[in-house]
Amino acid sequence: MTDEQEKSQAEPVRVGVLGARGRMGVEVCKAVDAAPDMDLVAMIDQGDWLFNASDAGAEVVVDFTTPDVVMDNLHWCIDQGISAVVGTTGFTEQRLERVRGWLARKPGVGVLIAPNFGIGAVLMMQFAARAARHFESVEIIEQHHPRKLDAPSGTATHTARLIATARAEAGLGPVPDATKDEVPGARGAEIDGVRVHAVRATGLVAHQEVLFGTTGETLTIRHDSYDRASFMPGVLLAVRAVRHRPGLTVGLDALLD
Ligand SMILES: NC(=O)C1=CN([C@@H]2O[C@H](COP(=O)(O)OP(=O)(O)OC[C@H]3O[C@@H](n4cnc5c(N)ncnc54)[C@H](OP(=O)(O)O)[C@@H]3O)[C@@H](O)[C@H]2O)C=CC1
Ligand SMILES: O=C(O)C1=N[C@H](C(=O)O)C[C@H](O)C1
Repeated sequence: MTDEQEKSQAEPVRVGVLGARGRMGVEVCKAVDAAPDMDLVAMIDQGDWLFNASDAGAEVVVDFTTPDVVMDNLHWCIDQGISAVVGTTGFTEQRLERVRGWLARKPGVGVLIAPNFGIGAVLMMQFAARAARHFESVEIIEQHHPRKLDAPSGTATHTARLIATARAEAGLGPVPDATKDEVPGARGAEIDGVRVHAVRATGLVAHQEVLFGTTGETLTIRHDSYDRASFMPGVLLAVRAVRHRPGLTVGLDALLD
């Protein structure tokens, strides 16, 4: 362990939260505030000055804002030398490449972007990737609260990509589907060859089913977040780790091994 790592283990991590008045931001502020090894030094929302975070000496910023603003936030954090934990959705491969480019100029800075910080959700995605090679059919059904701005969810998009990669590696062809899509959207959206259906209903928080099928059997892998508290152990784990992982980490998987 380096001197810097020893020092940082002894002193609380100084954390700023972006999107602090949002559904996730409020939970993150509570969780950071309650963590004995963290100090909540900045709570920033729409209209607030980002420099409040650097002025307060934030070492790690947690971003749960919107896909429209997250790239500017992240660029600013990296420029300031502040590591970042990002839960905001909307990260395409092109966006990740831009982040890698910014980080290349700031070698000490770490950024961790995860489509889902729920430990159960991470496992659900891993199990789905593992099952994918054994089933010719697969569809994803994600279900969320009706105030969610984006569809399909970041988790569903990420799961579809993982499944597509596993299918390609196993040499599986396209998912069989003879249906005529007479009403546009009836068969959901197609992401990397995987159908994704987005449900929105009051009472839901964040849920996903991955339905696999082959001759004579189906397998359903399901995860439910009933409360945003479910994301907090993953967020805190990432906050603790991110300064010691320079460069870009995508997903929580590497931290759970
Ligand atoms: N990775 C994960 O595990 C999870 C990811 N998410 C994702 O996190 C994001 C936020 O979700 P949620 O909390 O439900 O959304 P909310 O809309 O409740 O929160 C977003 C907050 O960000 C604020 N905001 C907007 N622009 C800025 C800005 N430039 N700087 C600082 N704050 C800003 C918003 O303010 P205003 O309302 O005034 O615009 C709002 O308070 C979404 O992309 C969601 O999909 C959600 C749950 C888990
Ligand atoms: O907006 C949400 O609520 C959630 N967003 C993330 C996503 O889009 O996958 C994670 C989780 O599903 C909750």
